[in-house]
Amino acid sequence: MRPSISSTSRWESDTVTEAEAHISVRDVTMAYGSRLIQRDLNFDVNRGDIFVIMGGSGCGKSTLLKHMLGLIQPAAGDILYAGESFTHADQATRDRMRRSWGITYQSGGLFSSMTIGENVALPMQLYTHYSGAEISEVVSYKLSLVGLGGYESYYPSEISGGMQKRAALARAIALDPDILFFDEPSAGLDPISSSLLDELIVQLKESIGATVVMVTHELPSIFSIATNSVYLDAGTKTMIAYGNPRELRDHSEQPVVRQFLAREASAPAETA
Ligand SMILES: Nc1ncnc2c1ncn2[C@@H]1O[C@H](COP(=O)(O)OP(=O)(O)OP(=O)(O)O)[C@@H](O)[C@H]1O
Repeated sequence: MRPSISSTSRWESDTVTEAEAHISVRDVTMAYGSRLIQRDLNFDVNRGDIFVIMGGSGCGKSTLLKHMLGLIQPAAGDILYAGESFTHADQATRDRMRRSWGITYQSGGLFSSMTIGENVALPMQLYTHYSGAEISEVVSYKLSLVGLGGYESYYPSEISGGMQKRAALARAIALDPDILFFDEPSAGLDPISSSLLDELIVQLKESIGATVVMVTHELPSIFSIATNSVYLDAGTKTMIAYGNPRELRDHSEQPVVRQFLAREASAPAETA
């Protein structure tokens, strides 16, 4: 059964076992050649989650994201979307599944030689049959959703780092994705821009009804927006915690997880 995710209940992760799995990671082992990175990963990302992949430096967070995106095949195991295997699907099926994803990379990934409007238009030009006028209309709308209405003709170098991230987000939501993936979305941003981006991620998630998966180190982000998480341990090379980050910080049986989540006094008070 799918729980309702309201603003008052989204911190309560004890309902997740009953929720609908949007992404299922099953017995996944990740390796670069003979070098094992993580093994026996088993967890679900539920529909509507803001799901964070956590862990110390070098534990394999970005590697896991690349596996979920199909950029790397698992050494073993399966990754399923809405119950359908992605890992073992043929190319046409993988391409179809990918079309319902929006992806933003750490650097933003905007094409510097193209305007903001052209960047946002690109997925529609590649994957839809929209007319030029329809594309312009959607570009304006998506840019307005991220607070960049009127910036169509600017080049990435002409706007701030925070605005570039928001423009990348507008491009990621151009095709109304079911799932939004982020690799370190607030890397390089000051705390205020970073918290504005967090708010935007929550707003967009709610307005387009997407599931969000992100790799982040930022505790303020983790505590303010994440509904669920997995912790990858570099030492044992497997996941050692799964659940709501606030609950893990206070109640995880793993001291290393509690320490990771309590590592900075600057984490915000629990006001959400
Ligand atoms: N293409 C690659 N070939 C071989 N080893 C790699 C490759 N990419 C990453 N690694 C190694 O795999 C391990 C996991 O890397 P990954 O970038 O996934 O970790 P991470 O948890 O995202 O790290 P960080 O928090 O520092 O960004 C690291 O030891 C890294 O050096």
